[in-house]
Amino acid sequence: MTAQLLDGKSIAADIRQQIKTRVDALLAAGQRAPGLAVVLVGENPASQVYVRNKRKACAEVGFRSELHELPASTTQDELLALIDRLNADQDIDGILVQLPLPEQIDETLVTERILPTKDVDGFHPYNVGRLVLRMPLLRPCTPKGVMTMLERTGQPLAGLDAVVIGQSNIVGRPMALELLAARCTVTICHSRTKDLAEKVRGADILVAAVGRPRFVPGEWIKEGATVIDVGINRNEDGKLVGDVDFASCAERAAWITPVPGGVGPMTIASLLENTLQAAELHAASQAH
Ligand SMILES: Nc1nc(=O)c2c([nH]1)NC[C@@H]1CN(c3ccc(C(=O)N[C@@H](CCC(=O)O)C(=O)O)cc3)C=[N+]21
Repeated sequence: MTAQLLDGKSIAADIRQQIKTRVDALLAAGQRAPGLAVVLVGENPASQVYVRNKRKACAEVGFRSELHELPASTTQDELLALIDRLNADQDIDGILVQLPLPEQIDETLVTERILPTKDVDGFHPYNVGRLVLRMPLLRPCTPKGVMTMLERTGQPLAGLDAVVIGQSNIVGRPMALELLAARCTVTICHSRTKDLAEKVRGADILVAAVGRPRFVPGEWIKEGATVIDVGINRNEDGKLVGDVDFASCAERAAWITPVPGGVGPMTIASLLENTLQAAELHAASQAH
């Protein structure tokens, strides 16, 4: 079998088009455009690229976005004070603090300071708890983008065996919760998992979020599986490679995501969806 490509780049473009239509309708009704504040602390080159892509996507759909660039020496109190201002700002619907943060700043404290209704990353314990309880509010962007891609395969997810490799707070865990909410039977694997190959061989859906280039070989893939590659690794010659060995996995899978052009663009599309959702929440709460 040769897999069909789950083309994140083109699905994300579809989503941006839909969002733009809704923003145009808001503006036509005399409402303001959704507003996103992006906070970047320090000068991590990868973060600068991601932030640029996020702001470009905002501009394309008609959102306002403002960038707060702070020096690497920023103190925790200074960052918390900025978040307090953005929380109180009526023109800001979403706040995204780009991770990782410099070591003098406690990421948990920062995440918890953002109002849950402005937490467009979906990282606040309130939003994580809502997802655990199957009543999500703002959903973490990468897993949400993966669910959107899985919907596009047209296969019913209920009852499928899903394996997630990786248990991070921002990808693996919320991914497993999304799949569970879609009624998959979910196995979460990590660095201490025994017989990883055996577990992956049982997967109808595999989500690889390990952070190791080409970690999953084609021999592990069940014939007809859906393979979702969350990995973004840069190899020796500077090229992006995923966590799965694309060529050999594509021989067995029915569906597979490429890197680049797969989960990455979907993460940004989900951020736009969340920002629009947050704007709707704020408009509704100001209406009474
Ligand atoms: N608060 C916070 N929220 C995040 O969502 C967040 C973060 N911090 N820190 C870093 C990670 C990483 N991340 C990516 C998003 C899109 C691509 C993406 O679009 N990648 C392109 C390739 C881009 C390239 O060429 O480097 C692709 O896969 O096709 C990648 C990575 C969001 N993150």
